[in-house]
Amino acid sequence: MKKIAVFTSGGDAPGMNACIRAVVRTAIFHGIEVYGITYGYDGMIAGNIKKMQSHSVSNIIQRGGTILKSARSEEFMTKEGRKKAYDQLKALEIDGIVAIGGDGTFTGAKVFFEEFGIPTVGCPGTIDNDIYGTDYTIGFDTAVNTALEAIDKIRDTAAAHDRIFFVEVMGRDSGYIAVECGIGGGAEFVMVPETETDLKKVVKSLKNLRKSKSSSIIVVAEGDEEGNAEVIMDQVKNKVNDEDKEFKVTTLGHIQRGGNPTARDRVLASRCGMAAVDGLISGQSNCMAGVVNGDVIYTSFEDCIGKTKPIKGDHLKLIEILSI
Ligand SMILES: Nc1ncnc2c1ncn2[C@@H]1O[C@H](COP(=O)(O)OP(=O)(O)OP(=O)(O)O)[C@@H](O)[C@H]1O
Ligand SMILES: O=P(O)(O)OC[C@H]1O[C@](O)(CO)[C@@H](O)[C@@H]1O
Repeated sequence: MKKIAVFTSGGDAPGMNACIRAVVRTAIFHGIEVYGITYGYDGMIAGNIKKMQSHSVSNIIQRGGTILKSARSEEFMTKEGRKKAYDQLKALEIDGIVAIGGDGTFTGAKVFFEEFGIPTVGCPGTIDNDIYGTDYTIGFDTAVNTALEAIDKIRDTAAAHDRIFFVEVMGRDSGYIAVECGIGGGAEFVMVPETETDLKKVVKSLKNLRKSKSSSIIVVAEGDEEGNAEVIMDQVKNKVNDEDKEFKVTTLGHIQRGGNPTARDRVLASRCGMAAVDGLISGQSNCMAGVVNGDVIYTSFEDCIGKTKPIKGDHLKLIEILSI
């Protein structure tokens, strides 16, 4: 292995910079030239590829976002687009790739490897935590803590005014953020795409609210099958049909993707970044470096994308039992 390239793709996530830093410095440590591709797969196609030095990644470990920028690329979904990307990498004699991103990024990396054969190892960079082969993804811990801080603040108003708040958190296809900040924030209900949302139960509970508690926090993952928080709130409000109850929606949005990464995310990102380069050197490919039960492991892209990592049943039970 002589020259590797690294890029970030899909939604940015806090900790991606720490991961880029680890990739660059591990490569240099092993005497491998390292190139940074800006704007993900779009940048690969356009040839936005520059050599990086150790100082290129100075003073970034604490920063959110990604110094390599990110993008969602339509062109890479086409065979012609991927051929252009391959030609750019071939011209620079790149013989290894580190792809930092989520399941979409790995789907693209798998197709690209199968077509052109450049060894590729991924690092799980997404706040969604929806990737099999790692207990946590880079950015998830920071996103949960950001959402939790917001919920704590919303709770003050909910309690002061006896209101019912629907708080929408990110998670296009996944409820991990919702479940963790729901547990940590003491939510009454959490609605996630992985399980069927029982609106009748929510309505029944809210009708009886005054008897037990005066306010309520309901966390909704944006991808819930019943709709987003606004849609769900409207349905519930109509069915509760009580003029004395005040319903509010807060959508947290992209604040969850930004900010300085937590210590957990920086450590995870550094471990995965180093493991990706070590993996390429030792012949790993078409797989992701993740951390399971405290150990670095490599999982094929096929499994990372194809297998589901279910939300733990006891987490859902916790919300139900602890909110009575
Ligand atoms: N089937 C595919 N073939 C080729 N490229 C793909 C494929 N699926 C996804 N990609 C590429 O990967 C990019 C990133 O995927 P996506 O937008 O789903 O984000 P992600 O990596 O899942 O991150 P996040 O979970 O943060 O959204 C896509 O914009 C596209 O360029
Ligand atoms: O910034 P964008 O492209 O709107 O992406 C939003 C999506 O990205 C994710 O945050 C993952 O990064 C999803 O949970 C969310 O639906």
